[in-house]
Amino acid sequence: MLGDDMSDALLAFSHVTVIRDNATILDDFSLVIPAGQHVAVVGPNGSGKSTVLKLVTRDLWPLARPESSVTVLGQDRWTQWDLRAAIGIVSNDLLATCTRKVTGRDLLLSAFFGSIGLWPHHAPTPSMHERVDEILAWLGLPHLADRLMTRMSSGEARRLLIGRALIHRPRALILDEPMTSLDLGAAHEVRATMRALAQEGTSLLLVTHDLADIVPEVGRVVLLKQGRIAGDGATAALLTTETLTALYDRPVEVTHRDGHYHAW
Ligand SMILES: Nc1ncnc2c1ncn2[C@@H]1O[C@H](COP(=O)(O)OP(=O)(O)OP(=O)(O)O)[C@@H](O)[C@H]1O
Repeated sequence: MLGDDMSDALLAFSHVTVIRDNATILDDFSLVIPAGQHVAVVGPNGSGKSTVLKLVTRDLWPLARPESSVTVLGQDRWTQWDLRAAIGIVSNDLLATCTRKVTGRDLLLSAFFGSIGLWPHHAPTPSMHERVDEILAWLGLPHLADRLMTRMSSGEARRLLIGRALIHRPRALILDEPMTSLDLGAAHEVRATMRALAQEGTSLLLVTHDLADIVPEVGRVVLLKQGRIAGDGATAALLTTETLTALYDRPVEVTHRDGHYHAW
């Protein structure tokens, strides 16, 4: 599945090792995700999924070795602003860190300023408002523009977070456990939004341990176990009872219906 040319890959990790508190968290990890592909990274708790994302956001750095590199769209150096323009990141932590009262419109507008909610010195331009209106319309949520985030359902808030990540028209979206704490209806709405994005050409990189998150557009799955890649291939080939039982070291049964997977 790996592309030969890493220069135009959306993300490329080459021989990356991450050590924290004397423990090896990622062990000689190499992975290339071509632009345009939709990929799910699946693995048990503690397998290193979030660590992979933290390498992209530069919250973590790999062990400095000549053969080791992490690139985003072929570049091994980037600022937070470059990154946000290239890749939208949907993290459920974002709202948890916000203690102020923020409306839906301000949540999206503040993406232009790298903040959560607007401050008096921020001066959103008419074109910024237009972009926000465009995204709210695309999400089908224009009625949430003036509503406080604290008065929205979890599904509405989660979809607005996706909208926020889209503000700079990124080529790809990274979603870290997108359905956490959503009920069935809200999860269905978020999945529909993910599917629409994928169908419109935005790459999805989905990090999850719940197979139900893996929408039918996701054609490739990477399995992580104890900081190493335990499998990488077509979704249908990897999401099987046998593979998942080996991944989780316990009996797991996988079912597949209408393009959706479930495990228990
Ligand atoms: N701040 C830290 N210091 C030391 N070790 C850490 C730290 N944060 C995470 N780890 C360890 O790194 C390993 C990988 O953690 P990571 O969060 O990447 O896993 P994950 O696959 O995302 O797990 P989860 O599904 O629970 O979110 C785990 O063994 C974890 O204990």
